[in-house]
Amino acid sequence: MANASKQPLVGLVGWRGMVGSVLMDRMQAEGDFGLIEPVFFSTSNAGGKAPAMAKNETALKDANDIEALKKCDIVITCQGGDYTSEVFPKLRAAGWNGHWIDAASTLRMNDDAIIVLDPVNLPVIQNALAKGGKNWVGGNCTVSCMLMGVGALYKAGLVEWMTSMTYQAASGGGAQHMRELLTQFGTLNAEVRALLDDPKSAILEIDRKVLHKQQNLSASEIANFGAPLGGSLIPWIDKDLGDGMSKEEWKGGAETNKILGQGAGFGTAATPVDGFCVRIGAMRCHSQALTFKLKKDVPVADIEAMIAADNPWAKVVPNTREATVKDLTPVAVTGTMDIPVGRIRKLAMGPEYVGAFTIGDQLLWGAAEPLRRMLRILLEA
Ligand SMILES: NC(=O)C1=CN([C@@H]2O[C@H](COP(=O)(O)OP(=O)(O)OC[C@H]3O[C@@H](n4cnc5c(N)ncnc54)[C@H](OP(=O)(O)O)[C@@H]3O)[C@@H](O)[C@H]2O)C=CC1
Ligand SMILES: N[C@@H](CC(=O)OP(=O)(O)O)C(=O)O
Repeated sequence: MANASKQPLVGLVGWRGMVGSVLMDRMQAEGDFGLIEPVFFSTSNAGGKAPAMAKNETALKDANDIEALKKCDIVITCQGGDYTSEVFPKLRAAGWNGHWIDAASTLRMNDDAIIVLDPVNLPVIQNALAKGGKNWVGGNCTVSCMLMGVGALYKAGLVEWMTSMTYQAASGGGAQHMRELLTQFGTLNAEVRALLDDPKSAILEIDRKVLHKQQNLSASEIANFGAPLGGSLIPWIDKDLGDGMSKEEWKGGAETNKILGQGAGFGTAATPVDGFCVRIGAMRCHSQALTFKLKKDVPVADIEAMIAADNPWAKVVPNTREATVKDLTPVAVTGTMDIPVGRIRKLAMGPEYVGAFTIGDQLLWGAAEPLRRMLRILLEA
């Protein structure tokens, strides 16, 4: 960055939330704090003690103080969409010309915002930087994890269309959703514990009691998801767009195309991407079953080689039962930067139809990592 003598002032908002905490961990692990002068902001505790990574500014600043934010060369926020809607326009209106890096979806589809996922769209980012771009937004977690896994096929221009069927973790809704899921599991277990302890008890009796409990959970036990999730699933994520599509499903097409720099949505340059988004009882990994219609018949070995060579994090899992059960589960992937892609095989519909299954930690590649990598791109520009 231009500021040669001093380290760039980087404002951090939302750093103690779930996404923000993962971002802080990754920034520490990668030595990012050695390259910046961090300023920690809070919406609830201005004047409180900043975390240990603080250098000169050891007290928390008010995250709604436009004058304090204006001093920053870069602001990174994981505070959420309401904060962005409230503060970002005021900051720009006050003449701030710094870089805004955001985890929230609010600005994503704006013409002057780039969805950042540099292992997939570095040329799009660099092009925007050269034109004076200042607004950088992390993509939807499902889309980012999918493109980290199978972006190679898009880059090669092979995809005629893709459909994704997702299995999305509780963490996508936030910390309270994770707690609610675990509370439901506990409630269900408690309901039948005595029967479980008795090896002679009838399984259909256990099943009946569990179902009765699921159907009669209290309002507070389903306050976040709006329906039982433990031992069940919910095939709707995010808003109802009123045309039969959920907003999460809309993001699949719109954001995939915008990230790839081929128009946002369903225009002529766009690749059709559509499917169903489903909440399941995983903790923080989003999984997806993908079906591709390729533009030509490409051997499975070539597809595997392209995916494996695309970026250091995409890992091909051999399409065997043993490898799949070991390496292609949310439990195996959580907390790692790996994006395994497995179950790659030709489908019965014809040689251009390919199936794959991929998983990613939605708090790492799905949220925090693209933001910190964008910070590094700016620091190195
Ligand atoms: N959850 C997800 O999977 C994804 C979320 N995002 C985006 O990131 C935003 C933040 O999400 P998320 O991190 O889940 O939100 P959190 O609710 O975990 O954190 C948001 C803010 O809440 C405040 N807060 C209040 N009580 C607590 C507490 N007990 N512990 C920690 N923070 C608390 C903090 O602000 P303060 O310190 O100022 O009080 C914090 O920065 C979302 O709104 C969304 O826009 C993007 C991709 C994925
Ligand atoms: N909607 C995602 C999480 C998320 O925050 O998405 P977005 O960043 O697009 O709002 C989920 O519930 O799994």
